[in-house]
Amino acid sequence: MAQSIDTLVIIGVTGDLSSRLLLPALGELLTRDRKRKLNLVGVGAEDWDDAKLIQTVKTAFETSSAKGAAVSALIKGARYVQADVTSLDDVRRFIDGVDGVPALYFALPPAVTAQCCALLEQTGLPDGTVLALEKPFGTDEKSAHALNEQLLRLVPEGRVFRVDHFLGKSTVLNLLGLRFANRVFEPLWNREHIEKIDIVFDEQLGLEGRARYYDTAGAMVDMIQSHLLQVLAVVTMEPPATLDERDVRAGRATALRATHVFGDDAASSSRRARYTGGKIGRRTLPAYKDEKGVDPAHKTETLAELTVEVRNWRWSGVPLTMRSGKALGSNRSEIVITFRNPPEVATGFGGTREPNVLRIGMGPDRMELRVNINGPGDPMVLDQTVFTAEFGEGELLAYGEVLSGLLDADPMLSIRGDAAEECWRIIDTVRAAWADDVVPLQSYPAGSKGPATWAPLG
Ligand SMILES: NC(=O)C1=CN([C@@H]2O[C@H](COP(=O)(O)OP(=O)(O)OC[C@H]3O[C@@H](n4cnc5c(N)ncnc54)[C@H](OP(=O)(O)O)[C@@H]3O)[C@@H](O)[C@H]2O)C=CC1
Ligand SMILES: O=C1O[C@H](COP(=O)(O)O)[C@@H](O)[C@H](O)[C@H]1O
Repeated sequence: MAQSIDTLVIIGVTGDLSSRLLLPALGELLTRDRKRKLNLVGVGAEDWDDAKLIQTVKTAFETSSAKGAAVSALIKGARYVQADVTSLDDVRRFIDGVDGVPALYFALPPAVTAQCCALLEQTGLPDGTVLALEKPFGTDEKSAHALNEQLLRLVPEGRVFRVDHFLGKSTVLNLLGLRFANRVFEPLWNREHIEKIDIVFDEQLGLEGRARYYDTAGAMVDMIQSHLLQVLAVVTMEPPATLDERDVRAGRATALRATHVFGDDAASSSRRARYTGGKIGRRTLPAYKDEKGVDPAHKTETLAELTVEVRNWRWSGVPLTMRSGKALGSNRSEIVITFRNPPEVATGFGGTREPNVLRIGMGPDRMELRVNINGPGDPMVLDQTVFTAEFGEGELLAYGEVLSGLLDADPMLSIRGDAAEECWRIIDTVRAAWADDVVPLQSYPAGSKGPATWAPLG
Protein backbone atom coordinates (compact mmCIF):
# COMPACT_ATOMS: atom_id res chain seq x y z
CA MET A 1 0.00 0.00 0.00
CA ALA A 2 1.48 3.32 -1.08
CA GLN A 3 -1.46 5.56 -0.41
CA SER A 4 -1.55 8.70 -2.49
CA ILE A 5 -5.23 9.62 -2.37
CA ASP A 6 -6.90 11.27 0.63
CA THR A 7 -10.49 11.48 -0.58
CA LEU A 8 -12.51 9.22 -2.82
CA VAL A 9 -15.28 11.19 -4.52
CA ILE A 10 -17.89 8.92 -6.06
CA ILE A 11 -19.87 11.01 -8.52
CA GLY A 12 -23.17 9.24 -9.16
CA VAL A 13 -23.11 7.60 -5.72
CA THR A 14 -26.90 7.10 -5.85
CA GLY A 15 -26.60 4.73 -8.84
CA ASP A 16 -26.36 0.99 -9.32
CA LEU A 17 -22.60 0.68 -9.93
CA SER A 18 -21.80 2.53 -6.74
CA SER A 19 -24.06 0.64 -4.36
CA ARG A 20 -23.76 -2.84 -5.90
CA LEU A 21 -20.11 -2.99 -6.94
CA LEU A 22 -17.95 -0.05 -5.86
CA LEU A 23 -18.94 0.34 -2.22
CA PRO A 24 -18.81 -3.40 -1.34
CA ALA A 25 -15.36 -3.59 -2.96
CA LEU A 26 -14.24 -0.49 -1.06
CA GLY A 27 -15.36 -2.10 2.20
CA GLU A 28 -13.37 -5.23 1.42
CA LEU A 29 -10.28 -3.18 0.53
CA LEU A 30 -10.46 -1.16 3.76
CA THR A 31 -10.90 -4.36 5.76
CA ARG A 32 -7.62 -5.60 4.30
CA ASP A 33 -5.80 -2.24 4.52
CA ARG A 34 -6.64 -1.27 8.08
CA LYS A 35 -4.09 1.57 8.09
CA ARG A 36 -5.54 3.29 5.05
CA LYS A 37 -6.95 6.72 5.86
CA LEU A 38 -9.60 7.64 3.35
CA ASN A 39 -12.43 10.16 3.26
CA LEU A 40 -15.51 9.44 1.21
CA VAL A 41 -17.56 12.10 -0.54
CA GLY A 42 -20.65 10.97 -2.44
CA VAL A 43 -22.03 13.25 -5.12
CA GLY A 44 -25.45 12.76 -6.66
CA ALA A 45 -28.45 14.50 -8.12
CA GLU A 46 -30.83 12.91 -5.59
CA ASP A 47 -32.10 14.72 -2.50
CA TRP A 48 -29.98 12.68 -0.07
CA ASP A 49 -28.12 13.84 3.04
CA ASP A 50 -25.07 12.54 4.94
CA ALA A 51 -27.22 10.12 6.97
CA LYS A 52 -28.72 8.56 3.85
CA LEU A 53 -25.27 8.15 2.29
CA ILE A 54 -23.91 6.60 5.48
CA GLN A 55 -26.82 4.15 5.59
CA THR A 56 -26.17 3.22 1.93
CA VAL A 57 -22.48 2.72 2.63
CA LYS A 58 -23.23 0.56 5.69
CA THR A 59 -25.66 -1.62 3.74
CA ALA A 60 -23.15 -2.06 0.91
CA PHE A 61 -20.31 -2.80 3.34
CA GLU A 62 -22.40 -5.51 5.01
CA THR A 63 -22.51 -7.42 1.72
CA SER A 64 -18.72 -7.73 1.84
CA SER A 65 -18.51 -8.20 5.65
CA ALA A 66 -16.39 -5.05 5.92
CA LYS A 67 -14.99 -4.27 9.35
CA GLY A 68 -12.09 -2.67 11.18
CA ALA A 69 -10.63 0.73 11.93
CA ALA A 70 -10.39 2.05 8.38
CA VAL A 71 -14.00 1.06 7.69
CA SER A 72 -15.36 2.75 10.81
CA ALA A 73 -13.38 5.94 10.19
CA LEU A 74 -14.59 6.20 6.60
CA ILE A 75 -18.22 5.65 7.57
CA LYS A 76 -18.00 8.24 10.35
CA GLY A 77 -16.71 10.96 8.02
CA ALA A 78 -18.73 10.16 4.86
CA ARG A 79 -20.26 13.28 3.35
CA TYR A 80 -22.94 13.71 0.69
CA VAL A 81 -23.08 16.62 -1.76
CA GLN A 82 -26.21 17.11 -3.81
CA ALA A 83 -25.16 18.44 -7.20
CA ASP A 84 -26.11 18.45 -10.84
CA VAL A 85 -22.70 17.76 -12.29
CA THR A 86 -23.65 19.37 -15.59
CA SER A 87 -23.96 22.74 -13.76
CA LEU A 88 -20.77 24.80 -13.41
CA ASP A 89 -21.77 26.24 -10.03
CA ASP A 90 -22.53 22.81 -8.59
CA VAL A 91 -19.26 21.33 -9.88
CA ARG A 92 -17.28 24.24 -8.45
CA ARG A 93 -19.01 23.76 -5.10
CA PHE A 94 -18.16 20.08 -4.70
CA ILE A 95 -14.59 20.48 -5.98
CA ASP A 96 -13.93 23.40 -3.63
CA GLY A 97 -15.18 21.31 -0.70
CA VAL A 98 -12.79 18.38 -1.24
CA ASP A 99 -10.05 17.81 1.37
CA GLY A 100 -6.56 16.72 0.31
CA VAL A 101 -5.77 14.86 -2.90
CA PRO A 102 -8.94 13.44 -4.46
CA ALA A 103 -9.74 10.57 -6.78
CA LEU A 104 -12.86 11.49 -8.73
CA TYR A 105 -14.72 8.32 -9.70
CA PHE A 106 -17.30 9.02 -12.40
CA ALA A 107 -20.05 6.47 -11.74
CA LEU A 108 -22.24 8.30 -14.23
CA PRO A 109 -23.73 7.75 -17.66
CA PRO A 110 -20.74 8.37 -20.00
CA ALA A 111 -22.31 11.40 -21.70
CA VAL A 112 -22.75 13.07 -18.29
CA THR A 113 -19.12 12.25 -17.41
CA ALA A 114 -17.92 14.05 -20.55
CA GLN A 115 -20.06 17.09 -19.69
CA CYS A 116 -18.70 17.15 -16.14
CA CYS A 117 -15.09 16.91 -17.38
CA ALA A 118 -15.68 19.90 -19.65
CA LEU A 119 -16.74 21.90 -16.59
CA LEU A 120 -13.70 20.73 -14.62
CA GLU A 121 -11.56 22.44 -17.26
CA GLN A 122 -13.12 25.68 -16.04
CA THR A 123 -12.97 24.99 -12.29
CA GLY A 124 -9.49 23.47 -12.24
CA LEU A 125 -8.53 20.53 -10.02
CA PRO A 126 -6.50 20.09 -6.82
CA ASP A 127 -2.88 19.03 -7.41
CA GLY A 128 -2.47 15.28 -7.76
CA THR A 129 -6.13 14.59 -8.64
CA VAL A 130 -6.79 11.18 -10.15
CA LEU A 131 -9.74 10.63 -12.51
CA ALA A 132 -11.51 7.27 -12.90
CA LEU A 133 -13.85 6.71 -15.83
CA GLU A 134 -16.11 3.76 -16.39
CA LYS A 135 -16.74 1.96 -19.60
CA PRO A 136 -17.91 2.60 -22.25
CA PHE A 137 -15.08 5.09 -22.79
CA GLY A 138 -16.54 7.18 -25.65
CA THR A 139 -18.92 5.82 -28.25
CA ASP A 140 -16.49 5.14 -31.11
CA GLU A 141 -12.81 5.64 -31.97
CA LYS A 142 -13.21 9.32 -32.76
CA SER A 143 -15.12 10.22 -29.61
CA ALA A 144 -12.70 8.16 -27.46
CA HIS A 145 -9.84 10.16 -28.97
CA ALA A 146 -11.60 13.45 -28.22
CA LEU A 147 -12.30 12.30 -24.65
CA ASN A 148 -8.63 11.39 -24.21
CA GLU A 149 -7.60 14.87 -25.36
CA GLN A 150 -10.09 16.42 -22.97
CA LEU A 151 -8.81 14.37 -20.02
CA LEU A 152 -5.17 15.15 -20.78
CA ARG A 153 -6.00 18.84 -20.52
CA LEU A 154 -7.02 18.07 -16.92
CA VAL A 155 -4.38 15.62 -15.62
CA PRO A 156 -1.45 13.61 -17.05
CA GLU A 157 -2.06 10.14 -18.53
CA GLY A 158 -0.72 8.36 -15.41
CA ARG A 159 -3.56 9.85 -13.39
CA VAL A 160 -6.38 8.84 -15.74
CA PHE A 161 -7.90 5.47 -14.84
CA ARG A 162 -10.01 3.98 -17.59
CA VAL A 163 -11.62 1.30 -15.53
CA ASP A 164 -12.22 -2.21 -16.81
CA HIS A 165 -13.01 -4.44 -13.86
CA PHE A 166 -12.24 -7.59 -15.88
CA LEU A 167 -8.57 -6.63 -15.62
CA GLY A 168 -9.01 -6.88 -11.85
CA LYS A 169 -10.59 -10.33 -11.96
CA SER A 170 -8.38 -12.78 -10.14
CA THR A 171 -8.19 -15.23 -13.06
CA VAL A 172 -7.12 -12.52 -15.44
CA LEU A 173 -4.37 -11.59 -12.97
CA ASN A 174 -3.53 -15.29 -12.59
CA LEU A 175 -2.95 -15.43 -16.34
CA LEU A 176 0.15 -13.31 -15.90
CA GLY A 177 1.65 -15.88 -13.54
CA LEU A 178 0.47 -18.86 -15.56
CA ARG A 179 1.93 -17.53 -18.78
CA PHE A 180 5.05 -15.76 -17.62
CA ALA A 181 6.26 -17.73 -14.57
CA ASN A 182 6.25 -21.22 -16.10
CA ARG A 183 8.41 -22.93 -18.67
CA VAL A 184 5.68 -25.30 -19.87
CA PHE A 185 3.12 -22.95 -21.41
CA GLU A 186 4.89 -19.97 -22.95
CA PRO A 187 6.99 -21.94 -25.50
CA LEU A 188 3.70 -23.40 -26.85
CA TRP A 189 1.83 -20.10 -26.73
CA ASN A 190 1.95 -19.29 -30.45
CA ARG A 191 0.65 -20.10 -33.93
CA GLU A 192 2.90 -23.18 -34.24
CA HIS A 193 1.03 -24.95 -31.46
CA ILE A 194 -2.30 -23.20 -30.95
CA GLU A 195 -5.21 -23.84 -33.32
CA LYS A 196 -7.69 -21.33 -31.91
CA ILE A 197 -8.64 -19.37 -28.82
CA ASP A 198 -12.18 -18.73 -27.61
CA ILE A 199 -13.12 -16.24 -24.92
CA VAL A 200 -16.69 -16.80 -23.74
CA PHE A 201 -18.82 -14.83 -21.31
CA ASP A 202 -22.38 -16.18 -21.33
CA GLU A 203 -24.77 -14.91 -18.68
CA GLN A 204 -28.13 -16.07 -17.42
CA LEU A 205 -28.85 -12.47 -16.42
CA GLY A 206 -31.22 -10.63 -18.72
CA LEU A 207 -31.64 -6.88 -18.99
CA GLU A 208 -32.20 -6.40 -15.23
CA GLY A 209 -33.80 -2.98 -15.69
CA ARG A 210 -30.77 -1.48 -17.46
CA ALA A 211 -32.51 -0.52 -20.71
CA ARG A 212 -31.48 3.14 -20.42
CA TYR A 213 -27.85 2.10 -20.89
CA TYR A 214 -27.96 -1.31 -22.51
CA ASP A 215 -30.43 -0.56 -25.29
CA THR A 216 -27.94 1.84 -26.90
CA ALA A 217 -24.93 -0.38 -26.16
CA GLY A 218 -25.77 -4.03 -26.81
CA ALA A 219 -23.56 -7.05 -26.20
CA MET A 220 -20.79 -5.95 -28.58
CA VAL A 221 -20.15 -2.65 -26.80
CA ASP A 222 -21.12 -3.78 -23.30
CA MET A 223 -18.82 -6.79 -23.20
CA ILE A 224 -16.62 -7.29 -26.27
CA GLN A 225 -15.41 -3.74 -26.94
CA SER A 226 -14.23 -3.42 -23.37
CA HIS A 227 -13.92 -6.49 -21.18
CA LEU A 228 -13.27 -9.33 -23.60
CA LEU A 229 -10.78 -7.40 -25.70
CA GLN A 230 -8.87 -6.64 -22.51
CA VAL A 231 -8.82 -10.35 -21.64
CA LEU A 232 -7.66 -11.06 -25.20
CA ALA A 233 -4.85 -8.55 -24.75
CA VAL A 234 -3.62 -10.35 -21.62
CA VAL A 235 -3.84 -13.72 -23.39
CA THR A 236 -1.90 -12.55 -26.46
CA MET A 237 0.57 -9.96 -25.13
CA GLU A 238 4.34 -10.49 -25.17
CA PRO A 239 6.06 -11.25 -21.84
CA PRO A 240 6.59 -8.01 -19.92
CA ALA A 241 10.01 -7.47 -18.31
CA THR A 242 8.41 -6.27 -15.08
CA LEU A 243 4.93 -5.84 -13.63
CA ASP A 244 5.42 -2.08 -13.70
CA GLU A 245 2.46 -0.39 -15.35
CA ARG A 246 4.69 0.85 -18.19
CA ASP A 247 5.59 -2.68 -19.27
CA VAL A 248 2.23 -4.31 -18.70
CA ARG A 249 0.13 -1.57 -20.27
CA ALA A 250 2.49 -1.29 -23.23
CA GLY A 251 2.23 -5.07 -23.72
CA ARG A 252 -1.57 -5.00 -23.75
CA ALA A 253 -1.71 -1.95 -26.01
CA THR A 254 0.73 -3.47 -28.53
CA ALA A 255 -1.36 -6.64 -28.74
CA LEU A 256 -4.50 -4.60 -29.33
CA ARG A 257 -2.79 -2.51 -32.01
CA ALA A 258 -2.08 -5.73 -33.91
CA THR A 259 -5.66 -7.00 -33.53
CA HIS A 260 -8.01 -6.88 -36.53
CA VAL A 261 -11.30 -8.40 -37.55
CA PHE A 262 -10.42 -11.81 -39.02
CA GLY A 263 -9.72 -11.43 -42.74
CA ASP A 264 -10.95 -7.83 -42.43
CA ASP A 265 -14.35 -9.33 -43.18
CA ALA A 266 -16.94 -8.17 -40.66
CA ALA A 267 -19.72 -10.09 -42.43
CA SER A 268 -18.15 -13.53 -42.05
CA SER A 269 -16.40 -12.85 -38.75
CA SER A 270 -19.28 -11.59 -36.65
CA ARG A 271 -22.74 -12.73 -35.56
CA ARG A 272 -25.48 -11.15 -33.54
CA ALA A 273 -28.75 -12.24 -32.01
CA ARG A 274 -31.43 -11.09 -29.60
CA TYR A 275 -33.44 -13.12 -27.11
CA THR A 276 -37.10 -13.89 -27.42
CA GLY A 277 -39.24 -14.89 -24.44
CA GLY A 278 -38.31 -17.99 -22.50
CA LYS A 279 -37.52 -19.55 -19.14
CA ILE A 280 -34.22 -19.59 -17.28
CA GLY A 281 -34.62 -21.99 -14.41
CA ARG A 282 -37.81 -20.83 -12.73
CA ARG A 283 -37.63 -17.30 -14.12
CA THR A 284 -39.74 -16.37 -17.11
CA LEU A 285 -38.23 -13.63 -19.25
CA PRO A 286 -40.17 -11.57 -21.78
CA ALA A 287 -38.67 -11.09 -25.23
CA TYR A 288 -35.93 -8.43 -25.10
CA LYS A 289 -37.92 -6.18 -27.43
CA ASP A 290 -40.80 -6.19 -24.90
CA GLU A 291 -38.63 -5.32 -21.87
CA LYS A 292 -39.41 -1.99 -20.19
CA GLY A 293 -37.51 0.90 -21.77
CA VAL A 294 -36.43 -0.98 -24.90
CA ASP A 295 -36.93 0.58 -28.31
CA PRO A 296 -37.16 -2.33 -30.80
CA ALA A 297 -36.08 0.06 -33.58
CA HIS A 298 -32.57 0.07 -32.04
CA LYS A 299 -32.23 -3.60 -33.06
CA THR A 300 -29.99 -4.07 -30.03
CA GLU A 301 -28.22 -7.44 -29.92
CA THR A 302 -28.11 -9.34 -26.64
CA LEU A 303 -25.64 -11.94 -27.94
CA ALA A 304 -22.57 -11.08 -30.01
CA GLU A 305 -19.69 -13.05 -31.43
CA LEU A 306 -16.58 -11.69 -33.12
CA THR A 307 -13.51 -13.45 -34.52
CA VAL A 308 -10.29 -11.47 -34.72
CA GLU A 309 -6.65 -12.16 -35.50
CA VAL A 310 -3.54 -10.68 -33.95
CA ARG A 311 -1.31 -9.80 -36.87
CA ASN A 312 2.20 -10.51 -35.64
CA TRP A 313 4.69 -13.39 -35.87
CA ARG A 314 3.35 -15.09 -32.78
CA TRP A 315 -0.32 -15.19 -33.74
CA SER A 316 -0.70 -14.72 -37.50
CA GLY A 317 -3.66 -16.74 -38.80
CA VAL A 318 -4.92 -17.96 -35.40
CA PRO A 319 -8.66 -17.22 -35.00
CA LEU A 320 -9.54 -15.67 -31.65
CA THR A 321 -13.27 -15.64 -31.04
CA MET A 322 -15.01 -13.61 -28.38
CA ARG A 323 -18.63 -14.25 -27.49
CA SER A 324 -20.90 -12.76 -24.90
CA GLY A 325 -24.62 -12.82 -24.36
CA LYS A 326 -27.44 -12.40 -21.92
CA ALA A 327 -30.42 -14.57 -20.96
CA LEU A 328 -28.64 -17.77 -21.89
CA GLY A 329 -29.37 -21.17 -20.36
CA SER A 330 -26.21 -21.30 -18.27
CA ASN A 331 -23.45 -19.04 -17.03
CA ARG A 332 -20.17 -19.72 -18.74
CA SER A 333 -17.08 -17.59 -18.34
CA GLU A 334 -13.88 -19.03 -19.71
CA ILE A 335 -10.89 -18.78 -21.99
CA VAL A 336 -10.46 -21.93 -24.08
CA ILE A 337 -7.14 -22.59 -25.78
CA THR A 338 -7.28 -25.40 -28.31
CA PHE A 339 -3.89 -26.78 -29.35
CA ARG A 340 -3.03 -28.20 -32.74
CA ASN A 341 -2.98 -31.95 -33.09
CA PRO A 342 0.43 -33.62 -32.83
CA PRO A 343 2.07 -33.83 -36.29
CA GLU A 344 1.90 -37.64 -36.14
CA VAL A 345 0.48 -40.24 -33.76
CA ALA A 346 2.17 -43.63 -34.06
CA THR A 347 0.22 -46.15 -36.10
CA GLY A 348 -1.11 -48.73 -33.73
CA PHE A 349 -2.66 -46.33 -31.24
CA GLY A 350 -6.42 -46.58 -30.96
CA GLY A 351 -8.80 -44.39 -29.02
CA THR A 352 -9.18 -40.65 -28.89
CA ARG A 353 -7.68 -38.13 -31.30
CA GLU A 354 -9.08 -35.12 -29.43
CA PRO A 355 -6.76 -32.09 -29.27
CA ASN A 356 -5.18 -30.83 -26.07
CA VAL A 357 -7.35 -28.12 -24.59
CA LEU A 358 -6.55 -25.66 -21.82
CA ARG A 359 -9.60 -24.10 -20.16
CA ILE A 360 -9.14 -21.15 -17.85
CA GLY A 361 -12.29 -20.32 -15.92
CA MET A 362 -12.98 -16.70 -15.00
CA GLY A 363 -15.40 -17.65 -12.22
CA PRO A 364 -15.19 -20.13 -10.76
CA ASP A 365 -11.46 -19.52 -11.00
CA ARG A 366 -10.05 -22.81 -12.18
CA MET A 367 -7.90 -24.37 -14.83
CA GLU A 368 -8.36 -27.59 -16.75
CA LEU A 369 -5.86 -29.20 -19.12
CA ARG A 370 -6.98 -32.06 -21.33
CA VAL A 371 -4.24 -34.46 -22.42
CA ASN A 372 -4.25 -37.82 -24.19
CA ILE A 373 -2.60 -40.68 -22.30
CA ASN A 374 -2.46 -44.45 -22.40
CA GLY A 375 -5.47 -44.87 -20.20
CA PRO A 376 -6.66 -47.80 -18.13
CA GLY A 377 -7.28 -51.15 -19.85
CA ASP A 378 -5.62 -51.64 -23.24
CA PRO A 379 -2.44 -49.46 -23.10
CA MET A 380 -2.52 -48.88 -26.87
CA VAL A 381 -5.89 -47.19 -26.65
CA LEU A 382 -5.59 -43.48 -25.89
CA ASP A 383 -7.91 -41.83 -23.39
CA GLN A 384 -8.31 -38.17 -22.65
CA THR A 385 -7.60 -37.26 -19.06
CA VAL A 386 -8.09 -33.94 -17.34
CA PHE A 387 -5.72 -32.17 -14.97
CA THR A 388 -7.57 -29.57 -12.94
CA ALA A 389 -6.43 -26.86 -10.56
CA GLU A 390 -8.51 -24.50 -8.48
CA PHE A 391 -6.96 -21.05 -8.47
CA GLY A 392 -8.87 -20.15 -5.34
CA GLU A 393 -10.59 -16.84 -4.89
CA GLY A 394 -8.59 -13.65 -5.13
CA GLU A 395 -7.99 -11.63 -2.00
CA LEU A 396 -10.15 -8.82 -3.35
CA LEU A 397 -13.18 -8.50 -5.58
CA ALA A 398 -12.34 -7.26 -9.10
CA TYR A 399 -13.46 -3.75 -8.20
CA GLY A 400 -11.34 -3.97 -5.04
CA GLU A 401 -8.26 -4.54 -7.21
CA VAL A 402 -9.30 -1.60 -9.37
CA LEU A 403 -9.81 0.68 -6.35
CA SER A 404 -6.55 -0.44 -4.80
CA GLY A 405 -4.66 0.64 -7.95
CA LEU A 406 -6.61 3.88 -8.06
CA LEU A 407 -5.96 4.85 -4.42
CA ASP A 408 -2.27 3.97 -4.68
CA ALA A 409 -1.97 5.73 -8.07
CA ASP A 410 -0.79 2.55 -9.83
CA PRO A 411 -2.49 2.45 -13.25
CA MET A 412 -1.37 -1.12 -14.13
CA LEU A 413 -4.98 -2.29 -14.28
CA SER A 414 -6.21 0.80 -16.07
CA ILE A 415 -6.55 0.92 -19.85
CA ARG A 416 -4.05 3.30 -21.44
CA GLY A 417 -5.58 6.02 -23.64
CA ASP A 418 -4.35 4.64 -26.95
CA ALA A 419 -5.54 1.13 -26.05
CA ALA A 420 -9.04 2.46 -25.35
CA GLU A 421 -9.11 3.94 -28.85
CA GLU A 422 -7.79 0.69 -30.39
CA CYS A 423 -10.69 -1.26 -28.89
CA TRP A 424 -13.15 0.95 -30.75
CA ARG A 425 -11.06 0.78 -33.92
CA ILE A 426 -11.29 -3.03 -33.81
CA ILE A 427 -15.08 -3.15 -33.59
CA ASP A 428 -16.12 -0.01 -35.48
CA THR A 429 -16.16 -1.74 -38.90
CA VAL A 430 -18.31 -4.50 -37.45
CA ARG A 431 -20.79 -2.04 -36.02
CA ALA A 432 -20.95 -0.28 -39.39
CA ALA A 433 -21.66 -3.61 -41.12
CA TRP A 434 -24.38 -4.36 -38.57
CA ALA A 435 -25.92 -0.90 -39.04
CA ASP A 436 -26.08 -1.67 -42.78
CA ASP A 437 -27.76 -5.01 -41.99
CA VAL A 438 -24.94 -6.93 -43.68
CA VAL A 439 -25.10 -9.35 -40.74
CA PRO A 440 -28.64 -10.50 -39.88
CA LEU A 441 -29.99 -10.07 -36.36
CA GLN A 442 -30.90 -13.62 -35.38
CA SER A 443 -32.94 -14.74 -32.39
CA TYR A 444 -32.76 -17.30 -29.60
CA PRO A 445 -35.17 -18.19 -26.83
CA ALA A 446 -34.17 -16.94 -23.38
CA GLY A 447 -32.77 -19.93 -21.49
CA SER A 448 -31.31 -21.58 -24.59
CA LYS A 449 -27.70 -21.91 -25.74
CA GLY A 450 -28.16 -19.24 -28.41
CA PRO A 451 -29.35 -19.62 -32.00
CA ALA A 452 -29.49 -23.31 -32.91
CA THR A 453 -27.41 -22.73 -36.06
CA TRP A 454 -24.41 -21.28 -34.18
CA ALA A 455 -21.65 -23.80 -33.70
CA PRO A 456 -20.61 -24.07 -30.03
CA LEU A 457 -17.30 -22.51 -29.04
CA GLY A 458 -14.47 -24.17 -27.13
N1 LIG B 1 -24.16 -1.04 -13.09
C1 LIG B 1 -23.23 -1.91 -13.51
O1 LIG B 1 -23.33 -3.14 -13.32
C2 LIG B 1 -22.04 -1.41 -14.22
C3 LIG B 1 -21.96 -0.11 -14.65
N2 LIG B 1 -20.85 0.34 -15.30
C4 LIG B 1 -20.75 1.72 -15.76
O2 LIG B 1 -20.89 2.61 -14.66
C5 LIG B 1 -21.50 3.83 -15.06
C6 LIG B 1 -22.71 4.10 -14.18
O3 LIG B 1 -23.62 3.02 -14.38
P1 LIG B 1 -24.84 2.71 -13.39
O4 LIG B 1 -24.47 2.97 -11.98
O5 LIG B 1 -25.33 1.37 -13.77
O6 LIG B 1 -25.91 3.79 -13.86
P2 LIG B 1 -27.10 4.40 -12.99
O7 LIG B 1 -28.02 5.03 -13.97
O8 LIG B 1 -27.64 3.39 -12.04
O9 LIG B 1 -26.37 5.49 -12.12
C7 LIG B 1 -25.90 6.70 -12.63
C8 LIG B 1 -26.01 7.73 -11.53
O10 LIG B 1 -25.60 8.99 -12.05
C9 LIG B 1 -26.50 9.97 -11.58
N3 LIG B 1 -26.55 11.13 -12.46
C10 LIG B 1 -26.97 11.18 -13.74
N4 LIG B 1 -26.88 12.44 -14.22
C11 LIG B 1 -26.41 13.20 -13.19
C12 LIG B 1 -26.10 14.57 -13.06
N5 LIG B 1 -26.25 15.45 -14.06
N6 LIG B 1 -25.64 15.02 -11.86
C13 LIG B 1 -25.46 14.15 -10.84
N7 LIG B 1 -25.73 12.83 -10.90
C14 LIG B 1 -26.20 12.37 -12.08
C15 LIG B 1 -27.83 9.25 -11.58
O11 LIG B 1 -28.75 9.94 -10.77
P3 LIG B 1 -30.31 9.91 -11.19
O12 LIG B 1 -30.74 8.48 -11.15
O13 LIG B 1 -30.93 10.77 -10.17
O14 LIG B 1 -30.36 10.47 -12.59
C16 LIG B 1 -27.44 7.90 -11.03
O15 LIG B 1 -27.41 7.90 -9.62
C17 LIG B 1 -21.83 3.65 -16.55
O16 LIG B 1 -20.78 4.18 -17.30
C18 LIG B 1 -21.86 2.13 -16.71
O17 LIG B 1 -21.57 1.72 -18.03
C19 LIG B 1 -19.77 -0.48 -15.52
C20 LIG B 1 -19.77 -1.79 -15.12
C21 LIG B 1 -20.93 -2.38 -14.46
O1 LIG C 1 -19.59 -4.56 -17.03
C1 LIG C 1 -20.39 -5.48 -17.09
O2 LIG C 1 -20.07 -6.66 -16.55
C2 LIG C 1 -21.09 -7.54 -16.09
C3 LIG C 1 -20.43 -8.87 -15.83
O3 LIG C 1 -19.38 -8.72 -14.94
P1 LIG C 1 -19.33 -9.51 -13.55
O4 LIG C 1 -18.14 -8.98 -12.86
O5 LIG C 1 -20.63 -9.22 -12.89
O6 LIG C 1 -19.19 -10.92 -13.89
C4 LIG C 1 -22.21 -7.65 -17.11
O7 LIG C 1 -23.28 -8.37 -16.55
C5 LIG C 1 -22.69 -6.27 -17.47
O8 LIG C 1 -23.68 -6.35 -18.51
C6 LIG C 1 -21.57 -5.40 -17.95
O9 LIG C 1 -22.03 -4.06 -18.09
